[in-house]
Amino acid sequence: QSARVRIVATGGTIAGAQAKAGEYGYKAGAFDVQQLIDAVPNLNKLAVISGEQVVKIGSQDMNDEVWLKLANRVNAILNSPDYDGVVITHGTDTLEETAYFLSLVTHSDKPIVMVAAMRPATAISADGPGNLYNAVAAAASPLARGRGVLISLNDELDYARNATKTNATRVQTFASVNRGPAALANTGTINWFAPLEKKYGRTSVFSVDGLTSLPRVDILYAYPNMSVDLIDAAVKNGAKGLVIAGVGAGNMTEPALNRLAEAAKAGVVVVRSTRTGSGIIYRNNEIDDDKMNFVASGELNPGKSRVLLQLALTKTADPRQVQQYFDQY
Ligand SMILES: NC(=O)C[C@H](N)C(=O)O
Repeated sequence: QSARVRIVATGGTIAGAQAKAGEYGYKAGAFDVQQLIDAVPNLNKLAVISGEQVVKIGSQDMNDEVWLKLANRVNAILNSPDYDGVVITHGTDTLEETAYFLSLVTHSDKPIVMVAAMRPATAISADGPGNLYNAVAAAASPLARGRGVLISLNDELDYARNATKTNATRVQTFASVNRGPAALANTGTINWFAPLEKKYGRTSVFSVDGLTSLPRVDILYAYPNMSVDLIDAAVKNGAKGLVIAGVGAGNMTEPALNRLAEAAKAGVVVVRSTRTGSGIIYRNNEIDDDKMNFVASGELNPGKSRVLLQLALTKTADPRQVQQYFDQY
């Protein structure tokens, strides 16, 4: 008996159309969910497929409102006895954030696989159909159960928490930089590796139930001669949390550091991450986080740190408690 997989479409390059065949430029989110399904030969041999469109955007336009809408919709599908798994088509630009967000606010063991593409649907050797084929194969597999949200691109499946877009233009862009992939996929045949030993899904304490907005968290990028001006602007405009994309292991200039310690004292939660793209930010390494009341991001890059901090702030503004979340999730 075939698994029943619901495909939820949001737009992105996977649904993109070139203005003129053979041209580089294109519009994201031009095709709808049924057109994406119809473009993949034999997809209906993997599972009983149905689809729905939630939004039709380039993922650069993703926002908190769409996240809440999407999370509520995905939770409804997962809770329904009519479906065994979900596939979500999305743009690559903010895929890692949406995937991590959904992994923290869904609480089902049913497979959730996000899929995207680097080439528009009309391109020569478009990568979307192959990525979607692997995504549906994963979503239909009992071996994907309990693994949380997965990302399918370029013959690889990655855990939402670990994967990041490493290249702005090339097809081989998503990678689990601090760890290995969740699985390798080859035309729907999937070789699974170790499960993710972190909290997500069933064990996550976070939820979108009753939420109509998310706390504001801004990301600040560190650089030589970094001043306090953008820190002040973020706090003045209502940021409840700040993530610093620090130089190296989460460092920044002395003036920035001191101003952030003041902000932390005033109740803004400050997380130190890194602009390098990989590596682990440890507590009290070069910076005295205990004294300054900062949080160290561990393996989470700035974008994912922002997601976790937004959800953490729905529970607490205590940096010690937030640090525990960063250690566990
Ligand atoms: N490859 C892509 O999907 C990029 C596109 N800008 C998006 O994120 O929607």
